[in-house]
Amino acid sequence: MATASSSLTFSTSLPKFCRPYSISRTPPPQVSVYFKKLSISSSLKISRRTTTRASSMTSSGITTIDQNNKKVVEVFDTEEDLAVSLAKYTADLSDKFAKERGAFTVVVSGGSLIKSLRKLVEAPYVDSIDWSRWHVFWVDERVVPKDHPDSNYKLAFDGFLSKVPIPPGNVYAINDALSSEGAADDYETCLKHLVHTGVINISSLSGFPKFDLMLVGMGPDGHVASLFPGHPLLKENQKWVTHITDSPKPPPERITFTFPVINSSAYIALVVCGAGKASIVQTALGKSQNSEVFPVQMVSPEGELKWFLDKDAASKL
Ligand SMILES: O=C1O[C@H](COP(=O)(O)O)[C@@H](O)[C@H](O)[C@H]1O
Repeated sequence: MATASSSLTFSTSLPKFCRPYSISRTPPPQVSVYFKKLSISSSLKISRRTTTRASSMTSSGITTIDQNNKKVVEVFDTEEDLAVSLAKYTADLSDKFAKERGAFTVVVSGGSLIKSLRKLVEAPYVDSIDWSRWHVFWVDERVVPKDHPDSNYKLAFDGFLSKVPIPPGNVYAINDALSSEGAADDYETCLKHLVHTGVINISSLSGFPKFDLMLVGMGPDGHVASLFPGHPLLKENQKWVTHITDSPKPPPERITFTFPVINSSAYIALVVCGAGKASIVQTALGKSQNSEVFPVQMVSPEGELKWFLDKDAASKL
């Protein structure tokens, strides 16, 4: 098992795989997008791509819902507004799943997403959420030691997990002592164990694990998790977790959930901020003529997909 940093200890009550660390403290259908001007933006155009949709003003932006209420796009004036809304969205789902099934399985990415979760560690949510129900997983992880600056675990631990009372045994980090292939296999074994014990649901439609909520970001190249444009792993349809040794974004060795797992989710929040990502957002949601299919366009969950965009990311819509 992995060598943990000095602040981490092992729980020994679980099988040898996925022992958690104790913490000391084909593209989806085109969504109908219907934007009006934001209160502080003069750059957003009204875009009416199709006819069947619902659209309503929110406190800071526009909500657009597709015909099946399965895809929602919300644009916020600021990343601060986005973070406030993301916290409420997550807290509401935490309540729902805690009541319905006594557990809340949450998958996080690395990257800028973690900073956008900051409102969860503040009042009222830090006190009102039943953190004991949370089980936390990573949609992708860099195969580096857990105290390495590139570790998605470290990013989440420093910015989020160390500030909330999630039981240490419910935080499922990768085994960083293994090769990338070994770590992916080990993580998949961990997920299978947790399906067996009823912590993780299984999708009756796909047969893949069905997580309650995935909170994921998108890279400026349109990658999600560690699934990169044009990479053969985009087509993986057997494994739950796979590995990559040639990631175009450093570090090269990573593990990642596959699309069948991502797309079996009950809810996915896709959080995208910044002008550097506006072109991909335009391709995914707007009028772009780009024929290339980016990984983010392959995100199409069984349940609800909600895009959280700041106005810079939405600036080309
Ligand atoms: O390498 C990664 O990048 C993506 C996107 O990161 P961002 O900083 O541009 O938001 C991230 O979602 C993924 O988990 C991470 O491994």
